[in-house]
Amino acid sequence: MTTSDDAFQDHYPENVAQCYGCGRLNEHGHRIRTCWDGDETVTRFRPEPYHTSVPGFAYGGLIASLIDCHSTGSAAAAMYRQAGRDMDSQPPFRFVTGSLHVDFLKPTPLECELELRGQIKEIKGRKVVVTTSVLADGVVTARGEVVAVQMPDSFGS
Ligand SMILES: CCCCCCCCCC(=O)SCCNC(=O)CCNC(=O)[C@H](O)C(C)(C)COP(=O)(O)OP(=O)(O)OC[C@H]1O[C@@H](n2cnc3c(N)ncnc32)[C@H](O)[C@@H]1OP(=O)(O)O
Repeated sequence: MTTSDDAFQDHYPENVAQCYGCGRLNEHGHRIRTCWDGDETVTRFRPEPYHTSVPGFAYGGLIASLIDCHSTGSAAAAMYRQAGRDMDSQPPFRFVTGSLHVDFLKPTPLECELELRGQIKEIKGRKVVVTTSVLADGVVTARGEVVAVQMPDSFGS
């Protein structure tokens, strides 16, 4: 059963909840939490001092990984929403990253809670395209686009 306080990632089954970006069971990872806000998806994340690039600013790889996992989680949620299904229902929709594009528009400050806002650009077959903006104090510092593809049963084999 899904409640309004749940994050999408709360519904990932244990066997796919170890992802460095979004797995709630990875104690070393970002453990992001993403929710709907109307037709947009939102993640809030506060970088740690060790996420530094240039002193005072966040490492670009961190920004990219936040966009990545925010977007794949958004893709899954969008598929459930389109199907009118609860995120705990079967069969599961699980997405991996096919492509990840990031534009770094401004330096992203480190000592600031970041807000990621995603929009579902396209749903086609097993593919969902998500655009995600990263905001620091309301200013967009990076934009990304992710092609998320439903994980095939043959994944990794
Ligand atoms: C999973 C549960 C959640 C927890 C994990 C969250 C993951 C967080 C993010 C990650 O880090 S995932 C890890 C990094 N990603 C990977 O390791 C994926 C490796 N690649 C693959 O396994 C396959 O290439 C992939 C599943 C992405 C696609 O292979 P398929 O054989 O399923 O794709 P297919 O050829 O059937 O194409 C389906 C659609 O996706 C599109 N597509 C596939 N690969 C693409 C690509 N690389 N770029 C853009 N589009 C792509 C393809 O064009 C097509 O669109 P159209 O229907 O419009 O024609």
